[in-house]
Amino acid sequence: MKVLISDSLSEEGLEILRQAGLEVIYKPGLSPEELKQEISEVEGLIIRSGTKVTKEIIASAKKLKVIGRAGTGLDNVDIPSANERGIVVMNVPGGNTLSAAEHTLALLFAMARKIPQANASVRKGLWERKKFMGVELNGKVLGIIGLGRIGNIVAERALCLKMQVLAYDPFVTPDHASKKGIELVSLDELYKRADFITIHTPLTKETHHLLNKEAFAKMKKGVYIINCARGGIIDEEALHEAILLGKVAGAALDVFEKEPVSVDHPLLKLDQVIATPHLGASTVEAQKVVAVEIAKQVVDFLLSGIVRNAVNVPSISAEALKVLQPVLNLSEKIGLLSAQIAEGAIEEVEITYKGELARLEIKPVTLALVKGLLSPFLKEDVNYVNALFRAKERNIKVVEATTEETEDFTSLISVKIKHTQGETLVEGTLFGKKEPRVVRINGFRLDALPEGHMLYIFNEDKPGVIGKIGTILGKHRLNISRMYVGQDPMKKRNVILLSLDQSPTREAIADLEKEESVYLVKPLEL
Ligand SMILES: NC(=O)C1=CN([C@@H]2O[C@H](COP(=O)(O)OP(=O)(O)OC[C@H]3O[C@@H](n4cnc5c(N)ncnc54)[C@H](O)[C@@H]3O)[C@@H](O)[C@H]2O)C=CC1
Ligand SMILES: O=C(O)C(=O)COP(=O)(O)O
Repeated sequence: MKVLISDSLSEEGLEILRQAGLEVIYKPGLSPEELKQEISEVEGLIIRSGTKVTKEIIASAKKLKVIGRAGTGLDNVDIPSANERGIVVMNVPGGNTLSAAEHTLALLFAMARKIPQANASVRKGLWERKKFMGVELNGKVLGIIGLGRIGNIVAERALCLKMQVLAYDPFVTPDHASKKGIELVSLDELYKRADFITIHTPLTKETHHLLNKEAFAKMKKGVYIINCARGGIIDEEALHEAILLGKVAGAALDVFEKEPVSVDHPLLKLDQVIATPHLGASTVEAQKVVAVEIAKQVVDFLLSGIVRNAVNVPSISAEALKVLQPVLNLSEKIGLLSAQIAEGAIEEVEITYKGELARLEIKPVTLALVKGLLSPFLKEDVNYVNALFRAKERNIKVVEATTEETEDFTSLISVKIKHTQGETLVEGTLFGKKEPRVVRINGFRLDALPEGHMLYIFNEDKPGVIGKIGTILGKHRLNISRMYVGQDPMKKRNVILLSLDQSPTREAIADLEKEESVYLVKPLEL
């Protein structure tokens, strides 16, 4: 398998990929056109912030299974398109947190003491001590927008500098913040009170242009702004205007709406602005961590199916996978079987996890079931990532329920399919916690191993029918390796599942259908 790396990545990461036997195509700095070419034949793509993985790029990727981000932000990846194509998207959250937080503090100091401007002046042979009068951080109010991993580290360090720390984050509780000495406030209050404002949210629809004209208007006169998160969170035109009006005394920017930023950008013409070229994560330490981690994650996924730090599919560690794998297998088989015996178009699938299964993480189990359910129609166009998306596309409603109660089994997956011709109920369990067993189909009790080429037969329960079925299959040279028979309580009808050594031919099925005691015959591939 091939992995394309289209941004610079530490050697340690490249080595892990090679050691795992993957073919490494290391081409940092590809143009979008070149990327479209290169991506077409690879199974994995590793990027940083430089590569824009757009809808068009994803459309050119014929074999792509995973996009690995050696870092945090994923705003440069079109995740809905990846979902649609069933591509797992993963990152390394936390791998560069410290570096990004330290860079924020470096910018904070540099801006407060005008270090870049003073450095440039000294190099010009000047000695302008008055011009570069700074401000102390001690006792000043720092307003943090986004109190996540980076925001928290920045807060911790700022408190040590004896700054007063306010934060705005709608997803954090006041208690959680106050325990750390941070005052959680509304955005308006933060704007009103902060001497320095630093942003640490992701770029989303909600945070796009969060710092706009109206926001700057609410701030203290002489406020300083730091953006080490993403360009696009600040409306750059509004910031430019606020600096010219004297509302904002200075801005330190590591990120821009369009990167690399143009030398003609109006903000770069202002003395009050200092800038770095997206260096938040650029330390030897952070780069080693993110490269090694993403390489391991991509290897684990491509070679063993282990999902870690994915943003579009539930993550399953190697340990959890050991426990979950048999359940996923059972669930996928039940989905496959249900789809093949259901008559008409599927409208709804109602999955109930009973007994011990109710205590498990059910999200991946449901994905496996829906994948199985859609596989007979969509083949390789459905996988764990896009299963729910594909179901929604086909107007199939997926309902999940859990109950610790079971009648006869310690654990049971019960699946009711509502389709245009009625309902189908399939139930399964694990034998010895490992082997999948189908234990009920439409109320008929069985004990069937759902595997390989099978035949589902619904017939009248009377002497000689099973013999006739065997004779017909024998005539067509089809060997029965296993047979499971379920009888209804009135002893009038059977459900039979037969395991065959090969797929039954059309002629064999037609001959079985001619038997008057046979109501229905369906070939199954499980
Ligand atoms: N300059 C650089 O090189 C780097 C930049 N980053 C950027 O920093 C961002 C934050 O990184 P982490 O702290 O690791 O992420 P995180 O997910 O730990 O924290 C983000 C915080 O923002 C909050 N948030 C989300 N929407 C919000 C909103 N509308 N208003 C206020 N708060 C909101 C979340 O609740 C969360 O607490 C990343 O998304 C990335 O874009 C990250 C690493 C390096
Ligand atoms: O991890 C992030 O979100 C970053 O912004 C770091 O970007 P980079 O990997 O240095 O291009």
